Amino acid sequence: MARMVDVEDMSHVYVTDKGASLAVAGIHLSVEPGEFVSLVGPSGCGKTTILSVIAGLIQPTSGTVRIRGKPVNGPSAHVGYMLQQDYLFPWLTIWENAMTGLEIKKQVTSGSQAYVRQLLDQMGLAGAVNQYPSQLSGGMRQRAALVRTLAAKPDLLLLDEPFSALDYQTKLTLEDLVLETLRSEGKTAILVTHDLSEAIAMSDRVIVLGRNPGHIRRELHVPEPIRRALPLQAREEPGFHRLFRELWRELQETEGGEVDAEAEGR
Ligand SMILES: Nc1ncnc2c1ncn2[C@@H]1O[C@H](COP(=O)(O)OP(=O)(O)OP(=O)(O)O)[C@@H](O)[C@H]1O
Repeated sequence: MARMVDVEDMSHVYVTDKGASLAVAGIHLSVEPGEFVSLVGPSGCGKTTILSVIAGLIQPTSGTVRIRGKPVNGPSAHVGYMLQQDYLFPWLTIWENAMTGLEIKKQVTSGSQAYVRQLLDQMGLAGAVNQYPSQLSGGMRQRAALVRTLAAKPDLLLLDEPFSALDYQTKLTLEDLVLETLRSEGKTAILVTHDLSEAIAMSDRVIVLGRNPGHIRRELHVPEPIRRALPLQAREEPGFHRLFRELWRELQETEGGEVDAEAEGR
């Protein structure tokens, strides 16, 4: 079976009126179907740039990017993108928001409606379908945004700090819920996060980036008991804190390693 994501020797240069700047260089990244991979690193090391290139939102300056063996030429229905902000339409109900992608693609069928209903149920939103985003908490809105992303049945999910605007308790609850859903659906995911504890608890593999220009410094495989558990439980597993410290040290060594300081020692 083809790899889900194959990035080979990719670099990206941003050109602005102030000149050209090399954001990332020499990026090699492969992700297998069903794998959950996190990208961590100091601010400006190119995490969002890498996700945007994989999503087909920006073209790499050099190198190749393939999804399921096919070169990426632009945004694809096989790839879902979820951001820190939920971007729900305030004038639509949660149900209407969840259905927008399918409406635009004219894929509203009784089957797709049933699938969205099942996802809303799984995300604990069955009672909120007729409510508007402003009537919901931040965590509920992020869950609704995830349902909308999953409704299109993407094979690959790109998650750019989707939990960072939430309070700590909501974030922990949502991590479990999201990972459980993605696992049951057999999805592949790449998560960008500043929270090392979240990266370890959610992932099969954590990729540490450095900057100037953005490059991959190291890759850590999360061992079996931690990897199998859901995030809340994973934090209790032996070996979790050792891995945390290893990642922390790695990031401290990167120039200006700014990581979520409150995450230290969790
Ligand atoms: N649209 C753009 N135009 C010019 N430069 C950009 C643009 N987007 C990002 N950059 C630059 O590219 C580099 C990588 O940025 P990117 O946003 O990918 O990093 P990041 O690791 O996601 O950062 P953060 O953790 O702060 O979100 C940075 O130096 C940034 O200033």
